[in-house]
Amino acid sequence: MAGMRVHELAKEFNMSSKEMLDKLHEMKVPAKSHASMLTDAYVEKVRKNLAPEIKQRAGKLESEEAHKLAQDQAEAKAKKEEEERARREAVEQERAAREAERARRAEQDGEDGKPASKPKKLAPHASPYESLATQIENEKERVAREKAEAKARARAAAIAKEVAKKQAVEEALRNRGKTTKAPVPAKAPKKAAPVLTPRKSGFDSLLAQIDAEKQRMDRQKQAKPAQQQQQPGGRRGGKSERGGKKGKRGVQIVPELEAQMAVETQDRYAHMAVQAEKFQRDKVLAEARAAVEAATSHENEGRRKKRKQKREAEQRERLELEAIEKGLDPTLVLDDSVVEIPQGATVAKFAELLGVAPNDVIKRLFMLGQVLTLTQSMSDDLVELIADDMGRKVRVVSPEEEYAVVYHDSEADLLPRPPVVTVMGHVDHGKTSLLDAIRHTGVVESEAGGITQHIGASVVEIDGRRITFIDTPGHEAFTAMRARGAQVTDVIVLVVAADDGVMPQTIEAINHAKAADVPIVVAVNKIDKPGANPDRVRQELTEYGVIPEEWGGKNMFVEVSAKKKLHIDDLLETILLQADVLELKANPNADASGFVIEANLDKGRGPVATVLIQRGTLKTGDVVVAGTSYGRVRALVDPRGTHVADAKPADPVEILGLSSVPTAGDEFRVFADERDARKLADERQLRERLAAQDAKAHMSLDDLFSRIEEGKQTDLNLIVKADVQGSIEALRDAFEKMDQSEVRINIVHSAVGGITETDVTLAAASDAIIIGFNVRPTGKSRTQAEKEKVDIRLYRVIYQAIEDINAARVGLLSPDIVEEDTGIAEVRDTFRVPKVGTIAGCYVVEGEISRDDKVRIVRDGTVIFDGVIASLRRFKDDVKTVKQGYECGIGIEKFQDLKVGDFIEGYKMLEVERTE
Ligand SMILES: Nc1nc2c(ncn2[C@@H]2O[C@H](COP(=O)(O)OP(=O)(O)OP(=O)(O)O)[C@@H](O)[C@H]2O)c(=O)[nH]1
Repeated sequence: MAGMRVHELAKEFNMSSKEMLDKLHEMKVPAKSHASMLTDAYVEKVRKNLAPEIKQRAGKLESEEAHKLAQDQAEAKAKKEEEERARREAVEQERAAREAERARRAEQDGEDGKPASKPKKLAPHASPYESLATQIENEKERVAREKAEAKARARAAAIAKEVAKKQAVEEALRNRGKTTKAPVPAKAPKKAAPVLTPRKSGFDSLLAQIDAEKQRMDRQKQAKPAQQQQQPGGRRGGKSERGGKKGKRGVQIVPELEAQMAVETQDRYAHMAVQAEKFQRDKVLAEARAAVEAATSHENEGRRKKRKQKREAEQRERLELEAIEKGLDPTLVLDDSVVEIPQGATVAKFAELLGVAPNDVIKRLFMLGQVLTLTQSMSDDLVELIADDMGRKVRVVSPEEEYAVVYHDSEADLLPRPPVVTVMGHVDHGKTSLLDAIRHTGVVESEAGGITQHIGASVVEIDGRRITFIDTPGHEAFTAMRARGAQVTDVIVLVVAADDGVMPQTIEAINHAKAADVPIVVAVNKIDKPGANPDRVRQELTEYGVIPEEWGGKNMFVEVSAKKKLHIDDLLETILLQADVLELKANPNADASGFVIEANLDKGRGPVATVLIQRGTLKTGDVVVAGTSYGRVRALVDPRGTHVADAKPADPVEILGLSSVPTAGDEFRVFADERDARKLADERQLRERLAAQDAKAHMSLDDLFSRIEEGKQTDLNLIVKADVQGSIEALRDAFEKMDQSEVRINIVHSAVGGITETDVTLAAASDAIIIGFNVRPTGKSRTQAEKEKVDIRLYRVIYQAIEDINAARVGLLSPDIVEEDTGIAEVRDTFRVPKVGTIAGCYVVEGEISRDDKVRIVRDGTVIFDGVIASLRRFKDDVKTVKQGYECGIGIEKFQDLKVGDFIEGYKMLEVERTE
C-alpha cells in the first residue's frame, strides 16, 4: 500500500511524532497515532504546508552559527587530511623498514635475494611496529588535544554570545528610550542619559526607563487639557496628531462633541499605548532576566539543574541509541502510552492487553477482510492496523527482542583483538592456493603438520600477532552471512591474477566489499608467471575506485605468488598494518557472543558448529543459544584440532554440545541461565514449526477433488486478479453457468492489477486460490505464497482457467504441460545497440535465467509480452545461464520496449504425465 506512517513523516521533518500529530490536527488531516498511515495525497499536502515552516526553521540558523559550522568543517577537513598524511607516512616508513630489513637479512644469509618491488626509502631506526605504535599514540594525543581546544573555543564563543545578547538587550532598551522620548521635549532625555550609561546594569536601566515612562505619561495627561483648549473649532486639530487623524474629513462634527471624543479617543489610545509598552517591557525584562541568569549560571543551583538535565538527556540518548541498534523506532520505545504486544499474539491476547472487547477486534478485522477467531494469531501488520484503527499506540515485540541485548563496553574494557579476513577474487585467480600458502607461512614449523582439521576458519601468526582467516573464499558466502546480519570480516584480501587482470568477479567482490564498508588489501597474485603485469592490475583497479597508496589512494597492494610462496609474509604484515589503522578492539571480559560460520552433524560428535567470537570469552560449560539450537558447551576445539579451555575475540572455535545443527550466519550468545536459553531456542523452534504448519492448511486446486470426496469441501473460494475488468466479468459469467451442485464457487475478491501480498494474506485467511489473468505476483507476494502454501494459478486465456477448475472438481487436474519458473531478472538499465536493438542491463534477483528459457516481461505486475531470449551476456561474453546475484545483459526477440523496473521472468514448459 502506498503512503507513509506519521512517525516516518515526522522523521522526515526532524520532528517528534507528537509534534507532527499536532500539525496534522491543525491541518485537519485524519491521523490518530504515530503509526497511522497517511495516503500519498495527505503526505503531499503536509509536505506542502510544512515547507515554509521548515524553511523558516532553517533560516533561524544564525549567520554566526553558519560561519562557525564552516569553520568547524574546514578544521575537520584539515584534521582529516593531516591524519591521512600521517597514516600514509607511517605506512611508507613501515614499508621502507621492511624493505631494509629484508635486504639486510638477504645480505646476511649471503643469499641471492630477489627483491620483489623496487627499493624503497631508508628505514627508520625503530622497529616497524614500534614506530607505528608511536605514530598512532601521537595521533591519538593530537586528536585529544584538538578536541580540548575545540571545546574551549566553543565555551568562549558561547560566553561571547551571551555577552553580545546582553549588550543587544541594553542597546534595544536604549533605542526604545530614544524613540519613545523623542516627541516629548525638555527633561526626559536628561533623565534617560545617566540611566543608560554603559556601566549601569540592564535592570537599573530598565527601572529608570519605567520611571521615565511614568513621568512621560503624567506629562501627557497634564498636556491634554491644554491641547483641547488650543483647538476649539479646528476639525483637523492643529498639533494633536491623533485627534487630527481621527477626525474624519468632510464629516461635520459639533466642536464640543469633537473635543469630548478626542479626549476619550486619546485616553483609550494612551491606555493601549501603556499596555503595549508594559507588554514590551515585560518581554524585554524577561529576556534580560534570562540573559542574566544564563550569564550567572555557574552558581550552584544552576549547575545542579544543568547536571540533572544532562543526565536525563544522556539517559534518553542511551535508550534512543539502544532502540536504534535494535532496529526499533525510538519514539515508540520512549513513549509510555505505547502498549507492547508480543509477536504472534492471538486476537484474545491482543484485546486483553489493550483492554478492549474481543468482539470489537474481530469486527474490525472482518471489516479489513480478515476473518479471524479468538484463538488465531494476528500478523504484525494486523496488530498495528487494528490498534491504529482504535486510536491506540502499540509496538510488536519479537521474542528475540525480549532477549535482545545491546552491548555497551566502556573504552577501558576494550582491548586490541586480531583482525578477521576474507579472501575474495575471480575464479582461478588463486584464492584457495593463497589461503594454503598463508596457512603454511603463518604457522611454526613444528606445528605445520598439525593442520589436520578444517573448521571453517584458521588462525595464522606472524611476528607474534594473530590473524583469523575465514576459510570459505569468495563473495557468495560473505554476502550470504551478511544477509543474515553477520558482519564478521574486518579486512578483505582481493586476489587478482597478474596475468589476467580485473575480471567480472573481481568487480563484484569490490562491490560487495564496498557495500559492507570493509577495506580491501589487494594481493596481486601469480607474479611468477611470464605474462604477469602487476602495474596493469593497478591501473585497471583504479577504474573501480581501488587505488594504490603510492598513487595517493587508500588501498595497500602486495605482489605475491601463492604457488612459489613469494612475499606471503609481506601480505600478512600488510594485513596487520591495515588492522592497525582500523584499531580493532573488543571486550574479552564478558559473556561470549558472535556468529556461527559453519555447522554440521558429525556422526561421532553430534551437532558441531564453528563460531567466531566477537565479544567476550567462551568457556567450556557455558550455556549458549545459536539460532534455534542451544546447549551447554561440552568441548571447544581450535583450528588445529586441539581442545582448548576458552576462546577469545576473533578466535574461531568449534563447539560441541548443541541440541541441533544451527545455520551459518546465526548469531550465538552465552546465557547466564540455562532456562532462558532453552526458552528462547524453544520459542524460535515453535515459531518455525507454526509457520510450517500454518502453511499446510491452505486450499489448492490439486487437492480440491480429494477434499470434495472426503466431504470436507463444499465451497471453492477464489481471488481473481486480471489485467482488465472484462476478464473478471467473463470468468464470473462462466462460473455462474457451471454446475455448482457439489461445490459452490465463490469469488471472495476480484480486482484489476498484479497479485499483491495482501491478496496472498487474504487467500491464506479465507482458504482461497488465487487466479491471475495476464498478471503476476508482485514484490514479495510470491515468496509469501510459497511460505504460506497459497496456490496461485496464472493463466493467459479464460477457457484454460475454466477447464482447470472443471477438471479439478472431478479430480482430473493434471495438466500434461506445465510451466516451471526458472528465474527473475530485474531491468536496471537499458541500452540501444545498433543493429541489435534494446538490451536490458539486468540483475538476476531470483533463481537462474538460461539462454533457452521462455520469458515474460512483467511491468507493474502485468504481463506485457511473452517471448524468447535473443541474447544473454555477461560482460561481453555470451553465456548459457546467469545465476541469482549476478548482473547480465538480456535482449528479447521481437521486443524493444524494455524499461527500467521491468521484470524478465524466465520459464520452461515441462511435460508432465497425467495421473489418470
Ligand atoms: N603460476 C602460478 N599459478 C598459480 C598461483 N596461484 C594459483 N595458481 C594456479 O591457479 C589455479 C587456480 O588456483 P586456485 O587457488 O584454485 O584459484 P581459486 O581462485 O581458489 O579458484 P576457485 O576456487 O575456482 O574460485 C591453480 O591451478 C593454481 O595452481 C601463482 O601464484 N602462480
